Amino acid sequence: MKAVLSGVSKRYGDQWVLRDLNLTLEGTNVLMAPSGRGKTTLARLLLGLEAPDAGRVETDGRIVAQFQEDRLCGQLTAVGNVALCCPQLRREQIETALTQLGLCEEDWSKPARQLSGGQARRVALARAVLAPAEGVILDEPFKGLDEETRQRAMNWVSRMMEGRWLLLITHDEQEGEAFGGASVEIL
Ligand SMILES: Nc1ncnc2c1ncn2[C@@H]1O[C@H](COP(=O)(O)OP(=O)(O)OP(=O)(O)O)[C@@H](O)[C@H]1O
Repeated sequence: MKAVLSGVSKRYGDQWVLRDLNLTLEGTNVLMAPSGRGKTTLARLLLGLEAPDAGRVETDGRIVAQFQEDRLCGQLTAVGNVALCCPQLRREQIETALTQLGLCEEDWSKPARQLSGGQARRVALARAVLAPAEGVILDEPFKGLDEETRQRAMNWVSRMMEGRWLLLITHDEQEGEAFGGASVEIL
């Protein structure tokens, strides 16, 4: 499974954000670029939320994304939020995943609006990674987590990605190095 961009250009009004981008996403891919360079635009093109002004975006299978805002349903529990996007999973499987991400029963039982920022981030991460999809886009998924929790979450994501492609967007060089894989250039 892969995603291929061929000669993709995208502009907003007079501003060209991406120009003649050729890219194949397979396995692990890390995108590190300064703010405003078009990382979110690339993610939106892959998801089909934007159309390119030139070139082609071809994707096999389903793609899910975790954006920087967590976008959880505040009235649902952590488990309920994940279950909504992962109907193939039993409740115990979701609880196991949340435990592996360092959340406990007290956290996964309360409405998501009562979770801390770091807890909500991990629920959104679980939701994206566990959803049935062949490609996963994660935009700064580990931001704001303490070091131990971040390592735990990074290891979990690496394990869960087997057989699928990942586009990890990060500003953190350590994270980029830890994931390895292909380095994506969008300049
Ligand atoms: N809907 C839009 N209309 C007009 N301009 C837009 C729109 N979306 C993005 N842009 C512009 O396109 C450029 C790239 O934006 P994008 O959000 O893709 O950058 P980014 O690399 O994800 O930034 P950040 O790291 O800050 O999230 C920016 O200059 C932004 O202002």
